[in-house]
Amino acid sequence: MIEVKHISKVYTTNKGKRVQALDDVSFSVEKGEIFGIIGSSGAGKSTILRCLNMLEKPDEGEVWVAGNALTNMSERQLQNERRHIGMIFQHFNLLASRTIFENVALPLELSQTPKAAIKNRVLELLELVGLSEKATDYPNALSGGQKQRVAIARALATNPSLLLCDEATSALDPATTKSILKLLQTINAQLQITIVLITHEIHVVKSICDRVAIVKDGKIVELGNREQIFGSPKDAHTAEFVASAVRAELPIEYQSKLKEQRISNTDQLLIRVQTRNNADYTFTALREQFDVDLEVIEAQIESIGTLKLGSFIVKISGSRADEAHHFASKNYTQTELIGYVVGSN
Ligand SMILES: Nc1ncnc2c1ncn2[C@@H]1O[C@H](COP(=O)(O)OP(=O)(O)OP(=O)(O)O)[C@@H](O)[C@H]1O
Repeated sequence: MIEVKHISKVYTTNKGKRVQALDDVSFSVEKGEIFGIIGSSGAGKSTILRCLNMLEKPDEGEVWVAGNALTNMSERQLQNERRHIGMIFQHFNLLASRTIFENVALPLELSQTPKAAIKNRVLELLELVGLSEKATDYPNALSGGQKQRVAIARALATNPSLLLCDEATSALDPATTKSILKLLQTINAQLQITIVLITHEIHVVKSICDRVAIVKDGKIVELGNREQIFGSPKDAHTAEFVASAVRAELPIEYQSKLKEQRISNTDQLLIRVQTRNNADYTFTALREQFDVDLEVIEAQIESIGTLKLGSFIVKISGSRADEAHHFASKNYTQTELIGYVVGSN
């Protein structure tokens, strides 16, 4: 469906400074996939996404969508091509002076669709996104999640085969984010629309993406299916994102008691341990090998496809607690010292 071949892009700022936004980026997206591009702020995500519909033209390289080389097209050809590529944005970009119906109808009006056909299509789309009741309302009467639903309906109006999502849930609360992601999944499954989304939120990728590219400093540092990325991240930057997806937080009652250094031999050690698939083995081994008492005081477990990721905060007491920690940090997926608390004896 999409082939991006060796694209690079340099911007020049107002002050004449060169910024290499993309540096030899290549990837492909299969038809029907939900493909996620994740990276920190300034990594180059938006530039990649905007190159997929030529809102931004790469300086070098090629972009192919559905068998067409967009990089070789004239502006007129591109305008035509963009009708098959829908796009939604973080801040929805609805027209405040148009009703919900009129917002969704806009792309159809622009493509000279007859009035009766516009009406049928808009009503169908509003039903798909669950907003039939709101047709005559104006955008300012809608919540953020409802506005994004309108934007999705508008993006689908011309029956695109590809939907580009630019931080589509970044302005929404967690529950609304969930419902919008669910809607994108439904659209992908029911209408067989390929989806490419960019995000800085690992939770978005975790929930719906089939494959993921991790971008840093204008380069793809890792690309793989969701299980590979979460189960065995190869790049340190990817591992950081993955760790942030599943993270047990220190319970509040421990926060005020926490010390950075061990003061007494009886102090107990608090560590955070990330695990994949078999948490029990991890802790049994520690107990047996170092004869320590070990208590899990907080846990978070997430399923990602067939993979189970865990994050545990573990309290270790006993004379060999530091040795147990040392062993864990050498042998386990990821271990982090949180600090010490006063022990009971
Ligand atoms: N029009 C522009 N002029 C100059 N520099 C730009 C321009 N657009 C983007 N950049 C720079 O290019 C780099 C990549 O920007 P881009 O917006 O693609 O990153 P991003 O990963 O989408 O970041 P964010 O999540 O903050 O939007 C950044 O250093 C940015 O400052």
